[in-house]
Formats: sequence, C-alpha cells, structure tokens
Amino acid sequence: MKINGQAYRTIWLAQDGWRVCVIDQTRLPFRFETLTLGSTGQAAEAIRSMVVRGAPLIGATAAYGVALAMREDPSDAGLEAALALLGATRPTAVNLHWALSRMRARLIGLKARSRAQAAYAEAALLCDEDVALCRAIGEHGLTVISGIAARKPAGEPINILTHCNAGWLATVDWGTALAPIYMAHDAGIPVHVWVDETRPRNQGAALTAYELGGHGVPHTVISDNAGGHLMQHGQVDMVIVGTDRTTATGDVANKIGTYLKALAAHDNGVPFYVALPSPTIDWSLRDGLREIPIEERSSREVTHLSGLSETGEVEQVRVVAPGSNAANPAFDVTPARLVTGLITERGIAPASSEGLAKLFPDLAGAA
Ligand SMILES: CSC[C@H]1O[C@H](OP(=O)(O)O)[C@H](O)[C@@H]1O
Repeated sequence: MKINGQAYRTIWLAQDGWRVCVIDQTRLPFRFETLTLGSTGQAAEAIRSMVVRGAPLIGATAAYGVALAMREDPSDAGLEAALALLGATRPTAVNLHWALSRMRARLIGLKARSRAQAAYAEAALLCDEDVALCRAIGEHGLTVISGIAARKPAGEPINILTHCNAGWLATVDWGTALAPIYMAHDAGIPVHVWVDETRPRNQGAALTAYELGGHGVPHTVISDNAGGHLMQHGQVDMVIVGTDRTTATGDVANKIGTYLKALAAHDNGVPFYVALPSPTIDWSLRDGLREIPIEERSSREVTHLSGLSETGEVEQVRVVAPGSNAANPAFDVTPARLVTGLITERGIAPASSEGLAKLFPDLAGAA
C-alpha cells in the first residue's frame, strides 16, 4: 500500500541483499520508522515485541528469520535452533508454525552450503504468495460488499465494523479484512468503517485508522463497547475481521473482543465475516475453544497506554489504579455458529468442516 504516495510492503530486503527491513508498528501512527533486522534473534524479537504483528506478517518475518539463520549457521543444528527460537515467539497465529514448517521442508534435504540462498528465495516466494492470496481475498470479499450495496439506496454508505488491525500492516500487502474494503472504495462503492479502537494495544485506533486514513477511506474510531449499540440501531451493515488461527471446523481465534462483536452481530442479524488466507487454517484442530493456544501478554499493556503528548512526544501513561492487578488474554475464540462466512483466496466458505473441505479438498484431505 502507499504511505505518502510511496508504495510499501511491510517487509523487504535491504540494499545489501541479506538484511531484512520492516516497519516498526509499535511507533505508528505518530512515527513512521523502519527497522533493519540482521540476525535471527532480531527477527524473533521483532515478532515477540510486535514490531511486526498480524498472522501473515508474523509468518513472513519468521521465514526471513530462518534465512538470516542460514547465513549465520546453515548446519542441521543451526536450522533446528532457529526454528525453535522463532517458533517460541508467539503461540496463537498458526501462520508462524506454517511458515517455519514450510522453511524446514524446503531446507532440510539441502546441503548446508545451499541453504542460505534457498531460504531467501523461499521467504521471498512466501511473501509474493501472501500478496496474491490477500488480493484474492479482497476480490471475493468485494462481492459481499457489492451485494449489500445493491440492497441499499444508491449513494448511501455501507457501514462496516472491523476489530483490531487486519489490514495491509498485518500482512505483506493488501491485508485480509481490509482488502475488500480497499477494493470497494477504489471501485467507487461508498463505504464507511467503524474502527474498534481495540484495547489494550489499540491496534484499531493506531493501525487501522492510520491505514484507512492513508487510503482516504471514510472511517470513525469507536470504543470497543460501542459496536453493540451501533448494531442495535441499524448502523452496521456487516462486520468483517481477520483471524490468527481458524480450525478445520470454522472456529475463529482473533484479537480479544472479537467474540463479543460476533455475539452482538448474531443478536442483531448483522452478517459477521472472517477474512483469511489458507495458511491461517489449522487443519489439525476441530475445537477452537479447547485447542487454540491463547497468548497471555504483559499486564503492562492493560495498565499503560501509549500516546502523543501535548508537546508532540510519544509517551506512556498509567491508566489503572496503582497496585491493581491486570490480566491480558490477547485473543479469544468465536465459535463457527456465529460466523456468517469465511472469505478466503478461493472464495467464500460457510464456517464448517464441509464448507472448508469443499473449497480446500487438497488441504483438508492432507491433514
Ligand atoms: C491478518 S491477521 C490480523 C490479526 O492479527 C492481530 O493480532 P496481533 O496484532 O496481536 O498479531 C489481530 O488478531 C488481527 O485480527
């Protein structure tokens, strides 16, 4: 996507051809800064600290983390150590483990001297594929928005609610949940986005709002608790969110608070869609609530907020009573029964094992 007229992906090779550049998303929206990763450890820390985040981008960064490792130590031991280090960074997004498994399969049978070049090529291919998958999600999701537009008076905006950030900043480009919105906007369909601020890290207020503003998409940031009220008053035509791991039966793990939005949507007859590329499907799982690992992050993300001071400095302030404990489960699981449809690169599937197996017989059958 473009930032101030310049096209960016979220991850790219440095001029030296081996270090890896990423946008430091912890600094957005007030500072646009990039980081250059020169080691597996730096790649792992970028994932852990959420310099890079979003399931597909986590996978892409891990893939390049393996490539950096193969420059350092292309032995079997070096490969396994890199996979273990990167695999331990964050537990919920299955794209991380999918990417690491793909890199291992590509490299394990090669001679050590061939591994670095092959790893960089595979990481680059994985990134290019992600762009194509997300573009296709946008095209399929556009049919949903167009269908809603056809049922509304001409010119009236389609009001879409989204949670957290599942835009191009969460992927290599295009995004998942936001890809259909970008395509609808670019096609001249009037869309307006209700942007959940998404406590505690405020990825909606900081990243989704930044993205939509940069693309000229009309949007309004709302508190996480406002969505149900807007749905009750007919101000939401559809909800679309991303996911970090979706089971073979259509249960959806996504940023904390997604489940509550799905409940409100179900109660108000608002269609609730989840946009995802197939690497985000965990074909080995059938019960998301019991089987998907939910990341517990630092309580400091709840007790403190980061923002721009009156003097233009980015500062952190405490927003919780001193001495109070805080809990910070980073994701929740929305059961398939609350999901209207799964928007994938191959089309829109009902949130069910039959629906997913029909779209992905090759993947469902291989599990
Ligand atoms: C396209 S994946 C987006 C997904 O990832 C976010 O989690 P995090 O920012 O913690 O990596 C959030 O759940 C988004 O929906």
